[in-house]
Amino acid sequence: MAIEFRGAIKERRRHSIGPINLNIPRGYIVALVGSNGSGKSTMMNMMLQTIRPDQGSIHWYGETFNGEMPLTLRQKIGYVPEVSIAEESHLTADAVAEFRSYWYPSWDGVRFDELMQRFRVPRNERLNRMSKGERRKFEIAAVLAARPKLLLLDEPSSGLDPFAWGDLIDELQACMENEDVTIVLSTHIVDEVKRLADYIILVDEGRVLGMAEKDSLYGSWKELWVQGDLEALGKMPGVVKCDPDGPSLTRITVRDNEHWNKYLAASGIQVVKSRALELEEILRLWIEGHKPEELLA
Ligand SMILES: Nc1ncnc2c1ncn2[C@@H]1O[C@H](COP(=O)(O)OP(=O)(O)OP(=O)(O)O)[C@@H](O)[C@H]1O
Repeated sequence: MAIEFRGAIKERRRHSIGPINLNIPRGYIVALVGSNGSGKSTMMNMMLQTIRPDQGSIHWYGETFNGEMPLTLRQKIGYVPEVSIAEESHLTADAVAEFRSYWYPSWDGVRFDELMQRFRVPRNERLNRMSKGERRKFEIAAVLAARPKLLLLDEPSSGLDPFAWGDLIDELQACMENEDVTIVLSTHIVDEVKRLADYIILVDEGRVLGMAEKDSLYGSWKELWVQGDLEALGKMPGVVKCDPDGPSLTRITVRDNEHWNKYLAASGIQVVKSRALELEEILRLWIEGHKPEELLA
């Protein structure tokens, strides 16, 4: 495992975050998804040890630390915060890169140059004079140039134009090709989850609802438009929504397993059309309490 949360709780004024029990596997991309204020950044900061849990513990590659994590481990962690660090704002991109090249032994100057060029970021501009998107692109180039083993990205695409967003996706996918890299990213962008994530962790109001393999979620729910005996429909197993849709049709949302097919056939209910639910609809159902069948945590 890259990171394990064991009963971690952080008290906050409005609600506590946790208890969190999670095993984040090494070598995968894990997306933290949830509504505003649900606790994603807090979890990210716990992974970076800039926030300590009030209860429970966090383990990095099997080890936990009462004090500061060792420098050698910290140097393997790359972090792009949701809000850029103010202390670096008056420096140019090149000056920050030079500082980071001392701090990170694995700093790769050639990669930094390539990424700055690809993202078209002005190198001699002070960070506080860059546009929001330029600064974000610089942060991403700098974090990737340090060649981290654990990459924590808090809403990395915030402010990026669609072309830079595409470049970011390509770069993150390239990171995973031949290296022992784990990426945890928090995001509100469903397309980002679709394109990148191997696993999804869903958080709601400080509670971790679980972790699921992304591919196992696809096709887990269906929407069906049916005609026939409404009474039988009410007794059908696995139905979570059932609404009239026009004079003769009923629209139902049902877990996509072998049961609904058999039940409908036996009850003489006719399926007029059907579709698989989209990822965002599946996540919404999960938040409403309809968990995926294959939960990992
Ligand atoms: N420094 C802080 N001190 C006290 N409470 C905080 C602090 N930072 C965040 N919180 C509270 O903790 C909760 C979780 O916030 P957090 O920033 O982790 O959410 P988030 O899921 O990242 O939200 P968003 O999607 O809006 O970025 C919120 O209720 C927030 O008000």
